[in-house]
Amino acid sequence: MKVVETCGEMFALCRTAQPPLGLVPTMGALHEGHMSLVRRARADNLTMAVSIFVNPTQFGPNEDFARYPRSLERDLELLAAAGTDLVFLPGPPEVYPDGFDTWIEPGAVAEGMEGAARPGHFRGVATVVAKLFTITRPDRAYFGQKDGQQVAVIRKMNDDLNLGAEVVTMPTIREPDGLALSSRNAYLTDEERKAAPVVYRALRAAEELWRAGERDARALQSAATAQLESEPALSSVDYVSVVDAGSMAEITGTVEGHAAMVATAVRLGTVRLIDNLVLE
Ligand SMILES: Nc1ncnc2c1ncn2[C@@H]1O[C@H](COP(=O)(O)OP(=O)(O)OP(=O)(O)O)[C@@H](O)[C@H]1O
Ligand SMILES: CC(C)(CO)[C@@H](O)C(=O)[O-]
Ligand code: BAL
Repeated sequence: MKVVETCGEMFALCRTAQPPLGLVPTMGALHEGHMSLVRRARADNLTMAVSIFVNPTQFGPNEDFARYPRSLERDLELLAAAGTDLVFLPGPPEVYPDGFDTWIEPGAVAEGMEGAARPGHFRGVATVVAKLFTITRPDRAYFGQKDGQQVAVIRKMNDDLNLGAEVVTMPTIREPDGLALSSRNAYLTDEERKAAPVVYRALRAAEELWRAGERDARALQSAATAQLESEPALSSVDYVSVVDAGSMAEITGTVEGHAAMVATAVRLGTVRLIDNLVLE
């Protein structure tokens, strides 16, 4: 396994690597969610690259960039054991040198939900992913459904800008009680961890109603919201939305004719958790 810190060396290595090349972009603090992407990328491709970069431009000024979990040594052990060929580990000045001033601005797909709650977030995500695609030229790139709107933003950018990667979406890996694995779960206190599965229960409530034949988006949204409101430990609910799973456009009438996604973001103390389920 080769660990590479510069864009130039990574570009050169990827250009001469055996295709197909699979890329797994991450921010590190690896868990089983990430590793499911890594294993799939290993199985699908002759060369497999993982990037670890906590991207400052996708964090707002009052967000958790400084305290974002970092566990580099363990991450590298896990990646070596999984048969990773290349790890791209740039520092912020390598990705954003002095004078960097070109940005990818996603459109409507990035407007609601996470885009509304975290202004500028998807501009930062799209810009860094475009850079990673340009440096590594992947045949396939792997992302988790847990960040459902992120995958939609990246798919649209990949299509609109002819970046040429196959974007592969992998299912959300969960704890036995339903909590989606996330690096940010490490912030939860014991009390908050006990309350956290309410997020999945809420999404399941909407899904069960949908399975029972309900097609009114508002009714599905209300079912999820009622579950969330029944948990006193939740500090606030940022949103519960029912959207088209491709365009991320809010559905206000019937979900009939859409692959719909029900998505939520909540705050538990200082921790912000997101999750979603696709109704299909
Ligand atoms: N539970 C999960 N199941 C499947 N994929 C996941 C899961 N958690 C994260 N991923 C995917 O791993 C990739 C890297 O994500 P990232 O490094 O931000 O991890 P994270 O655990 O989502 O962290 P965060 O706390 O920022 O949400 C993304 O494509 C993300 O969707
Ligand atoms: C895709 C990504 C690596 C871009 O920084 C990040 O948003 C993530 O880890 O989901
Ligand atoms: N997993 C998405 C990255 C972020 O929350 O910034």
